[in-house]
Amino acid sequence: MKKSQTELKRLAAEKAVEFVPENEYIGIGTGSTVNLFIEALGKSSKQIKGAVATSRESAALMAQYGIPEIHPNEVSSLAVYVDGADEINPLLQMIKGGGGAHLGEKIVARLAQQFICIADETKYVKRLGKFPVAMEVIPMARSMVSRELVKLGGQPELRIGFKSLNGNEIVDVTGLDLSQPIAMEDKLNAILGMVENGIFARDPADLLILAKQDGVELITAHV
Ligand SMILES: O=C(CO)[C@H](O)[C@H](O)COP(=O)(O)O
Repeated sequence: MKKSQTELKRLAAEKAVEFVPENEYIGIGTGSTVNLFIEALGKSSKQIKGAVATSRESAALMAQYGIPEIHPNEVSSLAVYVDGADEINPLLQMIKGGGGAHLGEKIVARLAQQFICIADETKYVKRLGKFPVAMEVIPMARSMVSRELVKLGGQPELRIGFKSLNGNEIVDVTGLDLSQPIAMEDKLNAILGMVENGIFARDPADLLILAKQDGVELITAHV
């Protein structure tokens, strides 16, 4: 029988627990796939020293499962960072930020020695760009940044009623040409008033745990 997307997410999340080393600090991302990872880690016998959470939702779920939370400023390095993605390509470059937490996710991912992305097969794409790219912007610069995004070929849309953890606004952008993801990531971040965009191309994942109808595949970056 065909597995649902949630069942596939759960398979990827459960597999990721095997890659968590004992007695280390780790980083934990945000989203429905990550929620299943927190549940699987909490129910497993694996003992970790603690985890940095990238959102209040992840922190609350970690607390529910007795996973100790630590602040990113308390550690200089994390053994692994486990997170989902909205899209991921064969180079393991990603679009993230569906949950509006991509700034914290980039920071915590940078602290980690290994970035493990967990995803169901619908997220694996040849070319990034269908999913809107989330931009965290300084509120007073939102219109100015949006005009710059239009000049780059994008169609910006404000995420109404949403504030990031840092009190900023999120603008979701479709229509950008992501054929050169690193160049676009840099170009977007050079816009005055932009805090961080949701393209993860400079620092791609190291390992993708991809749950497919015919099983779980482990993918490392290949050109
Ligand atoms: O980048 C993210 C949050 O900012 C998530 O990893 C991404 O949106 C995927 O979410 P889900 O696991 O719910 O499909």
